[in-house]
Amino acid sequence: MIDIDFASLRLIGLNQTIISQLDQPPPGARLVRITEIHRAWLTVHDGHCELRARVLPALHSQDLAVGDWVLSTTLAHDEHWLCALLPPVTHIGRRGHHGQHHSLVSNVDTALLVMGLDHDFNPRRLERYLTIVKTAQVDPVVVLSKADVAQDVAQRMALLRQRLPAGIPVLAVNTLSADATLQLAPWLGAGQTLVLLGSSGAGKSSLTNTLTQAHQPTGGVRHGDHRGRHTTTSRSLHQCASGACIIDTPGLRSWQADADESSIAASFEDIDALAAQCQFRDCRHASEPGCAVRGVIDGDRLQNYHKLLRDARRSGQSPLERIAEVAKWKVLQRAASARNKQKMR
Ligand SMILES: Nc1nc2c(ncn2[C@@H]2O[C@H](COP(=O)(O)OP(=O)(O)OP(=O)(O)O)[C@@H](O)[C@H]2O)c(=O)[nH]1
Ligand SMILES: [Zn+2]
Repeated sequence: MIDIDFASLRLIGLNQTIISQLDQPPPGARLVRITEIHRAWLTVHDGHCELRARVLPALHSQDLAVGDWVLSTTLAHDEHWLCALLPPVTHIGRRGHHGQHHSLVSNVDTALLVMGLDHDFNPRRLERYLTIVKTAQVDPVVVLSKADVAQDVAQRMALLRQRLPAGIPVLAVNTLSADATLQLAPWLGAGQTLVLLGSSGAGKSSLTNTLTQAHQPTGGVRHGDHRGRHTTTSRSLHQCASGACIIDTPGLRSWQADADESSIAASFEDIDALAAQCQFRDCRHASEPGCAVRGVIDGDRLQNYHKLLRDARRSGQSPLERIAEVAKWKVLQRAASARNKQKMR
């Protein structure tokens, strides 16, 4: 067995579920958490400080993410090498332009979806984030930032509450004020891991600073006698005074949910539940008679749902299938515009 300093590791998110995944660790190995990933090396946290580590060939094929728990061994010259990955309990990923999978973060309990109440406000984008997060079985909390300076806070809150399924918490905060910590207290318990997701400028770093303010970071303390130890000012895993830890992520520019059609349907649980009552089993909720969804669900939400389904279908296709689908749409569009022209005459 290996020694586990549970009290220290708990402050970076260790819990019993993770420990139960530990299967015959090699003697001398240490349990650490990935806090940063770079091309040639990673930063891991051992509960006391951050260390620079590299990956042994046995782990090269693994798709590592910030938040993953790994085992590290120390070889000659006090070098830290990662030798095993504990299966993540939750894992958030996304798809790039060409359908390829990118890992975002592992082992998080709550995702704070940060969106500004200014020009950043975009319910469709928020629904895309919700799909990503719910597909990963992570609980979302919608955090609307800049409540102190925005004009129509109450209307926008009401709009989201009416549009999103009940049960998704929606908070309006000033990320620069200590009140934000009180508002988020229910999700900041000891041992919890939160991830911040949202576009650039939404207020993720400001919120991180507010939530971690009172805490003197233990990470990054350089132990003079240990070569290979690494301190950095741009850590992506931060500890809160309450005992929770937060993973900050850079704003994502273009991405798709790493979800297939069925998980998108499941993540729009309000539509999914109503659709069971539609007259036709394959109802598209467009103009079919006996539709239980149309008119009940916000029209823009319904359109966004169909768009996400189309995107998922497309990224699951081979390049040839994609070309065929585009060609089919072009034929249909041409036919539709010919019909319109005919009507105009
Ligand atoms: N008044 C006010 N300003 C805010 C609030 N949240 C963020 N800001 C300001 O908005 C700007 C961007 O905030 P950041 O915290 O850097 O945004 P970010 O999401 O971390 O951006 P990236 O690091 O680029 O992903 C800064 O000037 C903040 O001071 C808020 O709630 N109220
Ligand atoms: Zn329907």
